[in-house]
Amino acid sequence: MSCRHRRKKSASSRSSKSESGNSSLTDEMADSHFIGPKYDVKVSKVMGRYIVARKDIHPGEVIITEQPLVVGPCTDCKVQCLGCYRDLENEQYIYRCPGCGWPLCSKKCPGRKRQHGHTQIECTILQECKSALYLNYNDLKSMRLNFQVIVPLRCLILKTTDPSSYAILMDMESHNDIRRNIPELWNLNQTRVVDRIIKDWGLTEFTEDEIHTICGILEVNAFEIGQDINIRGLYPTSFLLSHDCVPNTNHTDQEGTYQLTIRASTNILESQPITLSYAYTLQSTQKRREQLLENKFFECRCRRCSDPTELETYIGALICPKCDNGLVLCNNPLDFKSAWNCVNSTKSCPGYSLSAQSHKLLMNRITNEVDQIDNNDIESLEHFLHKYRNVLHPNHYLCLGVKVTLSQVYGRINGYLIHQLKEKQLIRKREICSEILKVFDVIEPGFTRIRGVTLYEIHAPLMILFTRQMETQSLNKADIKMALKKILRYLAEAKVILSYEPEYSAEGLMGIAARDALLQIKDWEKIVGRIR
Ligand SMILES: C[S@@+](CC[C@H](N)C(=O)[O-])C[C@H]1O[C@@H](n2cnc3c(N)ncnc32)[C@H](O)[C@@H]1O
Repeated sequence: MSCRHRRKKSASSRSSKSESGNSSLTDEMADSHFIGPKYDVKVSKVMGRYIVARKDIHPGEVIITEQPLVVGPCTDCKVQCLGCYRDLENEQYIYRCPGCGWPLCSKKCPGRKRQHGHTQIECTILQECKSALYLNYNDLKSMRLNFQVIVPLRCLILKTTDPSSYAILMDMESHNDIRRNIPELWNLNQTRVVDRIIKDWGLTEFTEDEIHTICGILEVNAFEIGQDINIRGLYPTSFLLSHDCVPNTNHTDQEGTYQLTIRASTNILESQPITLSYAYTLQSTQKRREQLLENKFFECRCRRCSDPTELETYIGALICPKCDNGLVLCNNPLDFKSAWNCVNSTKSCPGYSLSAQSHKLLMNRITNEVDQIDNNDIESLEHFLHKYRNVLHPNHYLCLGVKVTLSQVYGRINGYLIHQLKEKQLIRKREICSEILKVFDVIEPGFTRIRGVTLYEIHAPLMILFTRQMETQSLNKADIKMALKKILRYLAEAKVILSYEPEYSAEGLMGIAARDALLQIKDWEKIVGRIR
């Protein structure tokens, strides 16, 4: 339901305080304080079912861990292995399952004949209905479309193989009443999924309505999961988490088993809703609300969406072209048609207004421009920020995306490796990390991936600047201690946050590096302590 953050592809995280309170950074925080479910299920007229904390829950605490009901390729997936989901589009030769003829990575695929992979029953059904006749290996686009049918088919298979799981799944919200009235969406499901199953493959034991309902259930409830693979999964309890544009949980899934773990990222008080963001949090209110309406079929009215300043982060704000320091904000963010106006409090602005339509066109134009920039092209990314410094607020989501990328590529790419960076570039990396952390503290507070990564990223320039200073200047003991303490603080929090990430993931590896760097700096601290 939510996605990993960064401009285009990539990872992310963020820093502490705000809602996460003053809790000390110890692993014990993740301990469970009570047995049994940590939530109660409630129902509201607006949201339907949602869950609330049964008792106070602390940052890092596990709220739900569960196995999926069903897993498989995303709707917009590439041609992939039906067992382990490895991308096969760049393979010279694609191995085909000897049973059904669908693509597999190899004879020894770890997901072959496994639950949540290519099961024997799926293979038999795909074989008996001669589905491989529709796989045109010379036409990638039409080939990809076939994969859209796999997860709905796996849901339908549960009806006979695991009726209790099927019942849980069918109890999920499908929003059929709304989706039926969106012809583009309904017709697409009809031709790509329903007709393929019933007409092409001849699986007439399923009704059209049943298949449409499953398509809706997947659209509304599926989690995007997997590291470096494009898959989705339905989970028996986690689907109950309601949406908030400032979520209070984070989730990870385990490689191979696809077990999902939902953890608190901030303190969640008893009876407070337990939430996640179904939309990309590093976007403006207009973008998130459009995305939620289009994909999840509701209009978000959360605290962040209702506030034109987006909780004083100014993620959607423009700079007024008519006055010196005015900001242009949406008059009513809960109205898609609302105009944007300069809100200069000094009244020195002659007045500036932008219609919703013009605002959208402007954003689309700048988005197209930023999308052309390569993630490793530091000069062009910096040029973009400079070019739009008088148009977009420094926290504007388009700038924020560029800054998140810069925070991760300064120090990492050829010509810009951390030890190659000049003092000015190290300071730049530090500043960017510090700026984005302030925004994450508000919109993705607490123990979140984007904060963990950025806290790790900021430690590197601080450390190099400090060691260079040590080499060239005579620092006194108090200065050294203060510098080390600051770096330790960032690393300690990064270590805790990133320890929740799967070990094999980029973020998990970063967590291990943070732990090692922390030990090294603690040693230094001890040595400095002994200096008189
Ligand atoms: C994944 S389901 C959550 C479970 C669902 N409420 C149920 O009863 O099955 C997502 C749906 O819940 C509702 N929902 C979740 N968060 C909401 C929110 N903040 N405001 C309004 N509706 C929300 C919307 O109908 C959305 O499409």
